[in-house]
Parts: sequence; structure tokens; C-alpha cells
Amino acid sequence: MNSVPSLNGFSIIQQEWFAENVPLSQIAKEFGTPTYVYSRKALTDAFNAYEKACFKPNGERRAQVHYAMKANSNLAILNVFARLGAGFDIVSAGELARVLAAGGEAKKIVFSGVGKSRSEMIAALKAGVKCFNLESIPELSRLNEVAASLGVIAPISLRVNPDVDPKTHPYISTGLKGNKFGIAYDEVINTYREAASMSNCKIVGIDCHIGSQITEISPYLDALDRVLELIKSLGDNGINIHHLDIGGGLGINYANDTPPAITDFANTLLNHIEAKGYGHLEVLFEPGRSLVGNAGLLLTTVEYIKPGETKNFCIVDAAMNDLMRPAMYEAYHSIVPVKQSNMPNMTCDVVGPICESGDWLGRDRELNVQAGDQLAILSAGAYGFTMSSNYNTRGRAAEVMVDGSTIHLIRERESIESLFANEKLLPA
Ligand SMILES: Cc1ncc(COP(=O)(O)O)c(C=O)c1O
Ligand SMILES: N[C@@H](CCCC[NH3+])C(=O)O
Repeated sequence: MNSVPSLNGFSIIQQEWFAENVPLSQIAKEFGTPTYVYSRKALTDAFNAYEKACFKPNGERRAQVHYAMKANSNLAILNVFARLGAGFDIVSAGELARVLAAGGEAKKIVFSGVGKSRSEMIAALKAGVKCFNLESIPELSRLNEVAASLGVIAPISLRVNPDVDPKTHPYISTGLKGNKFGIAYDEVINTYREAASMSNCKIVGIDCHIGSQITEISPYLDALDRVLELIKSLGDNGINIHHLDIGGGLGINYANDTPPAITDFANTLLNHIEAKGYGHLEVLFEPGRSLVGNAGLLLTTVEYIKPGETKNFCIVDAAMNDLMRPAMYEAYHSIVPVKQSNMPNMTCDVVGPICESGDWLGRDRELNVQAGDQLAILSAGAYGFTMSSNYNTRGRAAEVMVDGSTIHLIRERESIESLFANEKLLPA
């Protein structure tokens, strides 16, 4: 099987794949492979699809996008979104430093994650982030203490675990009782009361995020209803919520997925919130994958075709260290030859050179390729480069962004020397 999603920013012209106006073969020639290729147009259009839903008919803003930068944190990509007015969702001091370096504004940053360290809290308080999304009483107490030591007030939301099934891969569900994320639904009111009693925390919002690659709207509506009920009870307890962060998680089409379109998805949630009488709340979205996933691909070259006893292998120069998702979640990424040909197809597994049987990128694909040909692994813009590693002492891939007819190198390929530059031999 080889299903191909329709993509914005990438197309086939005269039997050859292009990124905007640039043939992928030209990128391979100039920058080598493996290389991640992003389309600025695709990034911009995805962001604007959210923005379209973020305004009321009178022009007043009703929602703000906070890009979940864990999906792809290259500075150039962050900068494209920052220029478009995005806020950001971060999960570490590293992400904070990156987004500030890329021109993101601290006052548009929300800080998520279950395990914020003291030093991360200090960095975020000093920067002046918009909000900390907290997930437990110990974390709340620590933040209160750290804020007191700096003589500042920390703006906070509590992340609710609404216990709804997002109907996605179990490894990427986050809003079920058994997950480590969020505060159990029945504990939320008491935890807010505790937060209200803390001298250096100020309650500003409520937060929930139920999972990733979600292709249906109903789990969001279920989660929203549960969170809106909490907002009502909190109000009855004298605790007023100013913003509602509904997390990220909207899926993309990898091949045969049918997620709602971004604007429809965002409008449906925002209209639901208004219809329930909560239109006064500021709403935050934290999308990651739906902004970048289909705006990027991984370009690779075939090293060898190896006929096996039971199947053929197409051995390429990209590997699980470049794109973990197939090995980790058995995720499907469409794989296409950069130059289409009329040769007969063969069925093969597309695999990398790493010494693990789990090092595969696609299974049972129908491809007509030979050694030296290039392949594009599609829908690799999210959780591709950011989850890559140096396993087998492999330098990480180069990254380029195409903007019309221009190719920008946005990350150089890692040199081999840089991979062990921080290591030290024992004394003689
Ligand atoms: C708290 C939080 N917000 C946002 C996201 C972004 O999710 P996605 O890339 O599925 O939109 C994640 C990752 O799942 C997350 O953990
Ligand atoms: N890394 C996952 C998604 C996890 C989202 C982070 N909470 C993926 O590639 O699909």
C-alpha cells in the first residue's frame, strides 16, 4: 500500500516532486541527504487557518494560538510563527531560551509539563511568561516558594485531567485517568482552593490537553463540557477564571486519516464555548502537529536495494534516529520517489542503516526505485527532527525551508566531530 496525502506547499510537476517552486532533487544536490524540507507557505497557511477562527465578527480577538514548539523547534520555524503573531507553549528551559532567541514574546508563552524544575521556574518567572500550567500540589507549592524568593507573583492555571478518551494511539493519550498528566477531575476544585490561598500565585486560567493526533471533534467537546462545569463550580467558590486553554492535539492526514479542517475545528470549539455562555473567556489553543506536520518532509537517498528471502529491503540514508515515529508508534508516513518513473513496482520495506530491527521507515511499500534515487518521507514536519538522536553516532540531518523559489538552510547537518566534542578522555 502507498497512500499519499494531498499536501499544501509540495506538489508533483512533470513527474517530479517540488517544495513550492523548487525540485526536491535540487535540494538533495545542494544540501545532501538526509535533509528535512519545510514549506514556508504551508506553515503560514496552517497558522492562518487557526487565526481565521480566532476573531469575532466585530473584529475582536476571541482566541490566541500558542504553538506547541515540541513538535518542531527550529529557530526559523519559531520565527515564522512569531512574526505571524503566535504565542508559544513550552515545556522546558531549553524551549524557553529557543523561543526567546527566535523572537517569541515572553508574555505570550505558556509553560506546560509535569516536572518543572526550580531553575526552570526561575528562568520563566524572570522572563515574565504569561502562565504556568501546573499539574500537582507539590508543583504548585514549589512555584509559590520560588516566586516568593524572587518577590514576584506567578500567574497560574491548573491542568485538568478530564478523563475522556481521545481515541488515538495509547502512547499519545494524555487525558485519561491512567495517564501521568493533569489533576484528577475530582481533585480540581480543592487544588484551586489551595492555589487561591498561596501568597505568590495568582489564578488566571484553567487548562486541559487530552492527547495528540486526534481526528474527531467529539472528545474535545466532551472535555470542554467537563472543564466548563469546573469553571462554573470555581465561580461558585469565588474563584474566577480569565482564560481557558484547551490544549492541542488536532490530527493531520498521514494517509487515510480524516481530521476536521483547522478552521472548522477551531470554530466548532469556540462556538461551543460561546453557546454555553462562556464567550467572555480568552481561549488558548496549543497546536503542534496540525501547524507543522504536513509542512515538512524528510528527503533521503537509496543506498542499496537488497532482495531478502521473504521480502525486499530498500536501504536508505535516513534512519530511526532521524525519524523515530515508525519505530516508536508504528506510525505510517507516506514514502514517494522524488522522480516518478514508469518502471514496474516492487514491494519492499524502507529501512535505515542502524543496527536495530526496529529501524524501519515504511513497510510493504510499492516503489520503483534504484540505488542512488531519492525518496521523500512525507508528513514529517512534526515530531521528526525534534525527536531525532545521534544513535550509532550519526549526525542529525540538515534542515531547509523553501520560500517560493528560495531555499534557506535553517540548520546545518551535524558534523561527526561535533558529536563527541563535549566528551573527555580519562587522564593518562
Ligand atoms: C500540553 C501539550 N500541549 C500541546 C501539545 C501539542 O500537541 P499536538 O502536537 O498533538 O497538537 C502537546 C503534545 O501532545 C502537549 O503535551
Ligand atoms: N511525539 C508524538 C506526539 C506526542 C505529543 C507530545 N505530547 C508523535 O510523534 O506523534
